Amino acid sequence: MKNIVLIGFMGVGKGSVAREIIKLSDYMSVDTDDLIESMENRVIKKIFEQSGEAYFRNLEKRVSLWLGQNVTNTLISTGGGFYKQDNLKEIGIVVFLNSPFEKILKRIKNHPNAVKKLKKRPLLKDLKKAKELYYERLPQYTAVADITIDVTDKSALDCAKELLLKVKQYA
Ligand SMILES: Nc1ncnc2c1ncn2[C@@H]1O[C@H](COP(=O)(O)OP(=O)(O)O)[C@@H](O)[C@H]1O
Ligand SMILES: O=C(O)C1=C[C@@H](OP(=O)(O)O)[C@@H](O)[C@H](O)C1
Repeated sequence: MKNIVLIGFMGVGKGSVAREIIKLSDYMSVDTDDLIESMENRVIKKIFEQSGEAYFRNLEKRVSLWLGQNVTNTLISTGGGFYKQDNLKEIGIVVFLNSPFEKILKRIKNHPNAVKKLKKRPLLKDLKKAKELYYERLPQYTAVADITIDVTDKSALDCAKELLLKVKQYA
């Protein structure tokens, strides 16, 4: 099985869809943010605060090279900026999860742990800037993706089912 690389804006549901996919398939899953946090023994928010965004992006680069060289049969969920890695397409089939900015925000805000969910994402601190970032990235996500899935008003389980059907043609 080729790897699947899930990309998309912060909070669109990459982690949630990944958790449904592993229930429905033989894929194992890893998350690039989780790998970075364990490499550093610090959460993303602290890495941004203490070492800056450029340092974080460098860690993403190391992770992308490692994934490309060592990982197979795996579903890889990524941080919202990971799609910029040069070797993305070499890692696996790239699947873009998309939804309008307002819908993504609404989902995060509806969560019982909303304050915590917003706080752990440094680039969501300023919502005006986050919106600009969304519109800057949208065409780039689309351009790099092999498959796009609109996740608006769908459960993570339904998104996972749709994804597995669509990746079949790339297997
Ligand atoms: N399909 C969905 N329907 C409703 N809420 C969802 C869905 N997918 C994710 N969420 C909620 O949206 C928030 C962000 O999801 P998450 O999987 O952490 O996103 P990402 O990994 O892309 O940052 C969480 O609060 C999660 O419970
Ligand atoms: O969009 C981004 O540049 C980022 C998204 C975050 O991941 P999620 O998409 O899982 O929130 C995390 O990697 C970091 O805060 C930077």
